[in-house]
Amino acid sequence: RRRSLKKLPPGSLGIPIIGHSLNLLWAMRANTAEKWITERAKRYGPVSKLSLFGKPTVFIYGLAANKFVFTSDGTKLSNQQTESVKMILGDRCLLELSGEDHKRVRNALASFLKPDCLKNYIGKMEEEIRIHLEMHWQGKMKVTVLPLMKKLTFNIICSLLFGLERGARRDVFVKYFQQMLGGMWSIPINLPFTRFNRSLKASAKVQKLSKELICEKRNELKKGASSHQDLITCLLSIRGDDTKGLVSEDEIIHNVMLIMAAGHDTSAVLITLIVRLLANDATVYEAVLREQEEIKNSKPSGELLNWEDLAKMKYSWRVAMEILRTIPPIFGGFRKTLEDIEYEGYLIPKGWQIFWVTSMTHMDGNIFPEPCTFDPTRFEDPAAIPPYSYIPFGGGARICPGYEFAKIETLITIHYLVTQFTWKLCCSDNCFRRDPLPVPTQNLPIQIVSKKKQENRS
Ligand code: HEM
Repeated sequence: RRRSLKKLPPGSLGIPIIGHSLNLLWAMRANTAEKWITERAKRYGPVSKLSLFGKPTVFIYGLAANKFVFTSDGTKLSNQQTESVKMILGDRCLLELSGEDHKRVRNALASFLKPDCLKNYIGKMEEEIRIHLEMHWQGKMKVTVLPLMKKLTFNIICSLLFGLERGARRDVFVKYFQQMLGGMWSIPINLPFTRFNRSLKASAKVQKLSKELICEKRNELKKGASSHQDLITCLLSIRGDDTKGLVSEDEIIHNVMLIMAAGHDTSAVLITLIVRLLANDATVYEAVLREQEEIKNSKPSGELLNWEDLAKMKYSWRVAMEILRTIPPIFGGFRKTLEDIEYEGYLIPKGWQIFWVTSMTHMDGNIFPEPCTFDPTRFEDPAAIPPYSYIPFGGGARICPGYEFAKIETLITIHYLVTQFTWKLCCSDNCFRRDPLPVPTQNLPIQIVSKKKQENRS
C-alpha cells in the first residue's frame, strides 16, 4: 500500500547489471569521484536513485542522512557489501553479520582492539616500525612511500594480530593477499583473466593459509600457551555460556581476512598522505617536528615510546584528522533496507541499497568553515563539530573498531619519520586517484636524507 502512496527518488537506474558502476569506478580512478557525486547531488537533490554494483541504490547525503544510516543499523537497515566483497572476504565476516551475531563477534574483536589491551602492544608495534625504517629507509636516497607503508602496516597486523613473524611465510601471505584485494571493488564477473577471478583464487589461498595458522595456534593453546599472544589466540580462547568457543572457525578466518583488508591499506594511505603534506606545508611540518622532538628529547636515548608519550602527540593527530577530513581513505559505503522505508518523502523499497559518502559533510562549509583550507586547529574543540558530520571512521554500531589501532601506528610512524629523516617530493603535482583508496601520483616517490647521517657529517 505504501509503495503506491510514495514515489521513488529521482534519477535513473541505468543499464541493467552495469548501471552506474563503471561511471563511478572510472571517476574514482580519475580522481573525479567527489565531483561526480557533487554533480549528482546538484542535479537530483539530497536523495536520488541509481544502480551500483548490480543493485538498485539510493544515494543520500548530509548530516541527517549520516545520522539515519549510522543509527538505523540492524533494524531498518543492515550492512550491505558489494557481491564481490562478500565472495572474497567470506559471509561470516563482520561486514556480513547483523544483529546478535554482529554484536557477539564484534565484541570479541573489540576486546583485543580497545586501548586498554593495545597499550600492551605499543612496544611490539614500535619494534616493527624501527626494523622497517632500518631495513627500507636507512641508507637509501629515494623511497616510494605508499608500497612501503603498506608493507609496514601489513607487517604490524601480522605481528600483533596474528602472531605471524617475519619470514618467507609472511611474504607468501602478502603476495596472495595483495592479489585478493585487487578485485574487491570490481564487477563480480567470474571469467578467466578478470580482476575478480584472480582475486577469488587468491582469497582461497589466503583462507587455506589462515586455516593452517589457526590450527597451529590451537595446538599451541592446548600445550598451555598464553591466550594473550595475539588476536587469533584471544578469539580461540573466548568461551560462550555453553563453554564452546564463542567465535566459530569460519568467523575467525573471515574476520582475519577482513581485518587484513580493512586495517592495512587504510592506515598506509593515511600515513602516506601525511608524509606528502609535511613536505608541502612548512608551517605544519615545523609544528609536528617540534612536538615530536620535544617528546624524543624528554626521554633517555633509545627508550621506547609509551602511552603517555602518545597522549602528548595532540597536534600530530589533529593533522591526521584533517587529512582524513579532506581525503578520507574510505569514500563511502552501502547499507541494505530491511523493509520499505520512507525517507524525505520518498519510498526506498525493501531490499534496495543505500549509498552514503564521507566527502559531502566533510566538505560542507556550514560544518567546516573554509572546507578547502587545510587547518588542523579546527579539531581543537571537539564540541564544535556536530555528531555525524565527521565520519572518516563511519559511525554508530559499525564505527571502525580499528580507530585506536590506526591512531597508534600512525603516530609512532610519524614520530620516527620526522625525528630520523628529512624528505622532498619527487613529483609535486599533488594528485591522486582512487583505487578505491586514494593513491598519490606514482605511489609518492620521495628523496630522503637520514638525520643520523647529517649528524655524523657535522
Ligand atoms: C585510517 C585508518 C582507517 C580508516 C579511515 C577506517 C575506516 C573505516 C570505516 C569508514 C568503517 C565503517 C564502514 C561502514 O560503516 O560501512 C570501518 C569499519 C571497519 N574497520 Fe576500519 N578504518 C581504518 C583502520 C582500521 C584498522 C587499523 C582496523 C583493524 C585493525 C580496521 C578494522 C575495521 C573493521 C573490522 C570494520 C568493520 C566494522 C563492522 O562492520 O562492525 N579499520 N573502517
